[in-house]
This record gives sequence, structure tokens and C-alpha cells, in this order.
Amino acid sequence: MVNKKEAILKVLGEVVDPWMKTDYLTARMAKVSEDGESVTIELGYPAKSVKEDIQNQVVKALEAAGLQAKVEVEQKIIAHAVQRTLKVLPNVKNIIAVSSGKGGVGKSTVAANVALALAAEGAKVGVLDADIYGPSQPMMLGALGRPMTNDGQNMNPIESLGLEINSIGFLIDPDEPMIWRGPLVAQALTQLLTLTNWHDLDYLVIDMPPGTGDIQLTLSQTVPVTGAIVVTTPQDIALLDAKKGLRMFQKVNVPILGLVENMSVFVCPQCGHVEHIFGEGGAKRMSETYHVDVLGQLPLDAGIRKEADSGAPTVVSSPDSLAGKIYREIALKAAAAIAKTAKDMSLKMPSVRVENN
Ligand SMILES: Nc1ncnc2c1ncn2[C@@H]1O[C@H](COP(=O)(O)OP(=O)(O)OP(=O)(O)O)[C@@H](O)[C@H]1O
Repeated sequence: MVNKKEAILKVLGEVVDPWMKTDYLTARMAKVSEDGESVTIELGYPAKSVKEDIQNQVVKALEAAGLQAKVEVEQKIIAHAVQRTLKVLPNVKNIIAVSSGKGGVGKSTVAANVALALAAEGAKVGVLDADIYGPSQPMMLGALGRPMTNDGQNMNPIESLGLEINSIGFLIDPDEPMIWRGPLVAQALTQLLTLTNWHDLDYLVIDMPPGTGDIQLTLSQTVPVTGAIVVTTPQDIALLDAKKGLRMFQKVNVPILGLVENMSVFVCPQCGHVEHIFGEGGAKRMSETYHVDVLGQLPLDAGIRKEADSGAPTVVSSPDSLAGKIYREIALKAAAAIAKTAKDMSLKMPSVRVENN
């Protein structure tokens, strides 16, 4: 006779997590007590807003199989693997690079909203503004002032809207043209990353400089990135650039968490008419060709611009708007995609030392 624990595990092997699209057994997220009286689902992504749905989903699946148990849903975010030649930072579990093939497609707006959405789901989140050409995170996130230092070497991030923030904008003169060469920029950004006193972050969202030149390539080789989000607009030319971005990350073995298509459609505020101003279906075609997910498609929306430019992005100022909902879905899908990547094993591996006796 099959005991209760085994029967429950069999059911959990058929219940698919809505964000990871994997069943709880395969994803190794389910724990069942020996007597089968209690079930714990340990999510690898922050999920405050969806925990209850997941709990109901599991309870219902068990009931349908004639089983009853106390079901709890918890979240435990761990560090995942980065490029083989690099090490995960000790105080940042996962780094998400938000990049775009060209400027002005809404990369910084997506980065800010995704960071806020992850924080709203219960994660500890930081933002590193590495966009040397237009550091806009301090303005978008209302992060005023300059990072202070206690020891003359490390900087304390600025705190705003529940996030820890540091920006290259604090260190450069925004009125001076940026003429640094790639290696110098990468060096400055790596220092900004490692010399900031991040406080045990689950995710650090990096707003990357736009483009796919040598600065971006050097960064993708020197910053320990867990996964990348590529932002694009539907225009063909932006998509061509986005393709270069995808290939760049694939070349350096950084998993692509997915694509975000920004300014996808225009919805007329007067009559509700939907217009595909910049063409239709580009991100979908690209996702099929490159086998990457589309995390979300955002409309061209005056609210998004106003909210971001006034220091309170959509996720905090209109969380229940359509755009707010799309940003939250993008963040959940990206975090779930990270949860599916390989764990960071570097702490578990003994360090090898060769000694001459
Ligand atoms: N979906 C949207 N609808 C309307 N306006 C938007 C949308 N997304 C972004 N914007 C606005 O477009 C402008 C450019 O966005 P953003 O700064 O995020 O782009 P970017 O790709 O980071 O540019 P760069 O890399 O050149 O700094 C901003 O004023 C922003 O508020």
C-alpha cells in the first residue's frame, strides 16, 4: 500500500508552479513530513502576492486526490551560479543585468520598476546604476544625496523606496562628455559594485550602459551576473540591436532571463483604440529564433513616463494599473527564471592549495 507521504509526493509531481512552469517535485521545492500531515513549498523566488494562490493550488490538488495536509508556502532565495571565471559577491546573492542594444528604449524605467516589484514581493533589493551615458536611477528612485563612507574606502548605498542604490552618476559630472575607454569604465563600475556596502541583497539590479560595444562586453565578462533581461522596442532596428545584446550574453555564458518589449502598443486614452505604432510581433519572433522568453510587453503610456520621471515609478505610484501589473509579472518571471538556473556551489567547494613539502 502507498503511504500518505508517497501519495502526496506523487500529487506534487503533477502540480506545476505558475511562475517556474515546473512541477514542485522536479523543482525540488516540496518538503513533506514523514507522516504526510504537513507540506512545505519552499519557493526560490520572492512571492508575497502569489503565495496564497500557490497554497490554494496545492491544497486543491491534494483534495482532488482525496488527501489532506497542512500546506505552508515559504520563500528562500539563494545565490545562483555566475560566469565560470567569476565569483558570486559575498553580500549579493544574485545580479540581474538589465540591458538594451541601444539607448532610449526604456531600459532604466524597466530596471527601476523590476527592482521595486521584487522588493514588493519580499526580497532585499539593490540597484546599481551603471549607465554611464545617462545615469537616471537617482532621479527615478528619488535617491537624493551622495553615498557616504565610514572608512574612506567603502561607500554606503543611498536608501530610497525600500531599495539600496548606488550610481555612477554620483561619481561623474553629468555635464561632462563621457570619453572613458571601455576598460576604464569597466574598472570604475566594478569598483562601484565591490566597494559599496550592500547589505545581504537577494537581488542587485544593474542598469547597464546601452549598446553592445566593448564597454558592455567587458562588463559582461567582469561583473558576476546571474541573468540578463534585454529590453527592446518593436522597431526592427532596435530588435537588430537587441539581437546583438542577446548574442553577447550568450557568448559569455550569462543566462538570458527574457526579453521585455517596451512601448509595444499605444492605447488611446480617449477611445481605447490599440495601435501598434512601431510594428507588431517582433519580440515574439525573436524569442522563437533565440529560444528566450518574452517576460512582458509594456504599452507606450504617459503614466509610465510621468511616474518614473517624478521619482516614484509605476510599481509604487500605481501598482494596480495595467503597467504596474505587467512590471510585477516581469519581475516574478525573471526571479522564477533565476530560481531555475544552477545554484552557486562556490561556497561548498573546498579551495585547493598546492604546497611544496
Ligand atoms: N512604456 C513607456 N511609455 C512611455 N514612456 C516611457 C516608457 N518607458 C520609458 N519611457 C520614458 O522614456 C524615456 C527613456 O526611458 P529610459 O530612460 O528608461 O530609457 P533607457 O533605455 O534607459 O535610455 P538610456 O539608456 O539612453 O538612458 C524616459 O523619459 C521614460 O520615462
